[in-house]
Amino acid sequence: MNWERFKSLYYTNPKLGLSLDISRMPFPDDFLTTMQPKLQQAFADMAALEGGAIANPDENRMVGHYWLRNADLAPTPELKQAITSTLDAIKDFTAKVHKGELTAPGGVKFKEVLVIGIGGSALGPQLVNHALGRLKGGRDKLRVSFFDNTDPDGMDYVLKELGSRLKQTLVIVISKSGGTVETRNGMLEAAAAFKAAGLDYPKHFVAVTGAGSKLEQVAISEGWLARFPMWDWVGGRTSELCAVGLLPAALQGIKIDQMLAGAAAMDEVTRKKSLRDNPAALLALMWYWATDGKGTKDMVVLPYKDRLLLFSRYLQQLVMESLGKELDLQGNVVNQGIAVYGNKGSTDQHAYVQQLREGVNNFFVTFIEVLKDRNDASLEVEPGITTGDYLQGFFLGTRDALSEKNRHSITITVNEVSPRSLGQLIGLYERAVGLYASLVGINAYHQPGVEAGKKAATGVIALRLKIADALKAAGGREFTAETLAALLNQPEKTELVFKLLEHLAANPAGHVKKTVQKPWHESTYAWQE
Ligand SMILES: O=P(O)(O)OC[C@H]1O[C@](O)(CO)[C@@H](O)[C@@H]1O
Repeated sequence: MNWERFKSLYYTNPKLGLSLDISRMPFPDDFLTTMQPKLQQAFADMAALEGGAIANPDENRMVGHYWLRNADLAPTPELKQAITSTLDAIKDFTAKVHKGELTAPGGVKFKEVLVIGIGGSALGPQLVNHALGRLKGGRDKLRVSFFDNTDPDGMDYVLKELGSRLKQTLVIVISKSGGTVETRNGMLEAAAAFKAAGLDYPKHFVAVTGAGSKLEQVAISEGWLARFPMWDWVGGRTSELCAVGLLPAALQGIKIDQMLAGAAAMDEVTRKKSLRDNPAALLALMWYWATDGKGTKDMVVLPYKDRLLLFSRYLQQLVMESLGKELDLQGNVVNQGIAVYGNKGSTDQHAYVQQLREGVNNFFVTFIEVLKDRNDASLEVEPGITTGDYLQGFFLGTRDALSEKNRHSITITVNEVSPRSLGQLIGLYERAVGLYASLVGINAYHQPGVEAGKKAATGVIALRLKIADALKAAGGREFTAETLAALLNQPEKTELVFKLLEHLAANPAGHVKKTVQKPWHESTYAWQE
């Protein structure tokens, strides 16, 4: 590649220990200049947001995740106090758990944490747990596992892993709204498991939720061990650096002050109004150029580091829930967004990189390079060559192989994976998403699209109950999906009735017996006790 272009476009910040290479994005010479007016407007929007403007107009909310790592920026003394006192409470709670001053009943020391949450209430904690656990090779103070779905078998798997250590388990139920059904279900399943083991579950349970939420009410009425706040001015997908992410991380033994310091340092840099000094602005402009400001190309995130495996999944929510919007701020239909996927290199080279090099050219890659290989000395797998040399070799080789075929890429280089550098990466992408949203004129801080699926699911559950009632009342009479839908007066929902019957028949709790017939849609279903 072109060294002169690289020299002129390479952003490097030794203080942060982070560099950004956009030289493999072949934008025209005048692109950065022509984007200046839009970019300056994005900076102005961002300054207003950080100053406490209602940056999420649809929900009439401020957007304050940047205050979490510099409480002095909070627009009122009350908000500043809320941030600092919560941080103190997290540290105090954690210290007591670590010292064994706060224990499970019977003085049993907590050794395990089970986090129950979904979306923004799980992805950040999962990323941090995976990236920063056992960082120095030792054991974590507490081991963290997750319920992040309403999949019964998934929960059984985690509970089996915990086994008899349930009595040493602290459960953190995280839900900003406090009404998310998957999380409620996880909480009920966990509580049932504790009860079945003869354990007094409220003495193990902690809530992280918004004031007045259903979850908070349950936690209060059942006398849970502790509660930590979640505020309406922090979005789920930007909540890693409030109690949502900090509490599990601190309990695990991760240095949360360093995560906060990393994010704060990145915030300072990404507030700079001069483009060449602002890696988030450079990133946002590259997304704009690569995708025509319309999401025409996908963002493939490829960290060459096992510890960063979950970063692409974390970014998937941050980017897609923020940018994937039907309407712009003026109410025009724009169907914006950028699709994000990826796992890690060089593993993915043996999976989908074939298509990246030779197939449809509908993506740009963001490589994440980590300079430090490991803590200890490395084995030579060939004379003078380590496994880490190979990891870098595959990264550089793949990058070149893609460039040769006009497949564009950005590279972010960090010195190491650490609480500080992860805080920086989170801060970098939060800012880039916010700036990009301004460039394309959308609200990055709401998620109206997820409601439709939730409402439809409620309808499905209601129909499931009606089906069970009707079959039971029919006392063993057999129905096809069609005849049952007709009986329920909902012939337009026959497909849904079929899907529900199939699930009921597959599970003992469904009390439905299926008799297979030919053709398949003449199969019958009847109630069975
Ligand atoms: O923290 P809560 O309120 O349970 O929400 C979990 C997730 O669900 C969503 O609202 C989407 O349904 C996300 O935005 C959020 O991170």
